Amino acid sequence: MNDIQINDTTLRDGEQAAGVAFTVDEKIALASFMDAIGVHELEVGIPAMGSEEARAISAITHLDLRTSLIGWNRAVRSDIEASIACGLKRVHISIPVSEIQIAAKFQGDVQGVLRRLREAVQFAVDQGLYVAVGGEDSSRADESFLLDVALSVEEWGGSRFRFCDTVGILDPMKTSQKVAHLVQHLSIPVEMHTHNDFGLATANALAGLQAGATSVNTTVNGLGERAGNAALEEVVMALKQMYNVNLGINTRRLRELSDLVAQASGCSVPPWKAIVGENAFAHEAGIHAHGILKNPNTYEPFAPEEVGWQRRLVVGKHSGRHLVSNVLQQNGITLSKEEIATVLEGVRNLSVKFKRSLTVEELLNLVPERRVAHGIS
Ligand SMILES: CC(C)(COP(=O)(O)OP(=O)(O)OC[C@H]1O[C@@H](n2cnc3c(N)ncnc32)[C@H](O)[C@@H]1OP(=O)(O)O)[C@@H](O)C(=O)NCCC(=O)NCCS
Ligand SMILES: O=C(O)CC[C@@](O)(CC(=O)O)C(=O)O
Repeated sequence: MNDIQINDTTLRDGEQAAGVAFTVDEKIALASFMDAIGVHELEVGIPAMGSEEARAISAITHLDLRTSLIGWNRAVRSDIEASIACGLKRVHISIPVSEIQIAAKFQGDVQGVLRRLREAVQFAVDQGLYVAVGGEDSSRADESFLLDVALSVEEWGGSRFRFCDTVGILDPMKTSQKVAHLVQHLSIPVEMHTHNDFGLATANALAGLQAGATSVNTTVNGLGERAGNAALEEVVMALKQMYNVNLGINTRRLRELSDLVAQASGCSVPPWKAIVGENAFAHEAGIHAHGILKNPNTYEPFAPEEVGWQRRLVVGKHSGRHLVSNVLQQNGITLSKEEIATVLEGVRNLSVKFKRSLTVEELLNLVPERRVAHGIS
């Protein structure tokens, strides 16, 4: 896998998550942050929406960022004109390619759909724009029709074709087979756009890249329509750690970026979320903590600092004596084996009672001498 480009769509598909609406300032701040950490391309929004959206996109195009900026459009001339008016030099033009979508949206008029696409692509190319095309619902499209559309895009001067698993129904094997078929026949790059309806967005995005796609859509925290998209932090770290592909992105700021998007979207990140979740590098279980204390590689795929986290050892219901003893020692308390066992019993009881792990202070209060010294009964 070489020369892979991230095209992050937090500001377009991410914002399409139900209930999410970024302000102009938030869009500017997120675009600037992603630019600063080295994300290659940003799908900044939908100029045809007008008003606030167009204002935000125009403001971003005036920032003079290093990252490439692309706007999302329907195969409609006025959409593309709106992109140009925002100062965009790159347009993404979307067209439904599956029977179900063409039937519902265009009364099954396949020729009409192709005509719209050709006119839109040729108009955009004539304006001197970089033109990418997305096959909406590619994963459910007839494969030979999909290839015909993509080859036509290439012939009309399009520079990239997006394979969309719009409703997230593929698995990595099927993704690989479908994307390899496209890549084999196209000279223009293929871009992956995967949704997470079955929790496979990141896996499918990676499968597409392995099959020869060279661009991939992501969103921070996996934010997006319904169950979301392939998460930026997951794709970047999987490429780095599993495939030794370094994209030149400053991964140490991924957690910070995740926080920014959580705040701006109002969608908090679950603690177990891969890479950026609060528990991604937290260890409570006795056997795990025992291993971690000897060598962090026993239960961590990579060092937390690589993504801006710090390891946390947490005392709770599942902890064992090695962890308890370690935390106590860090606080200047050394107990016998029997005393640790008693403290551990207290830890388990309190954790169940509080339904959470304990603070260090709560742990220290379980030490008998300390209870006496502090007058706690
Ligand atoms: C794009 C937008 C401004 C259009 O608004 P609208 O004119 O009020 O129309 P609606 O959203 O109700 O309906 C969509 C229209 O676009 C058409 N359309 C859908 N996809 C299309 C495509 N890829 N190319 C051309 N036309 C398309 C539909 O057929 C329908 O057309 P009609 O009004 O002639 O029936 C509005 O939907 C919007 O703000 N969307 C932003 C978010 C979004 O929908 N993203 C989805 C990405 S798939
Ligand atoms: O860019 C495209 O061509 C389509 C992208 C899209 O996000 C559209 C959507 O449902 O919002 C998808 O998943 O198909």
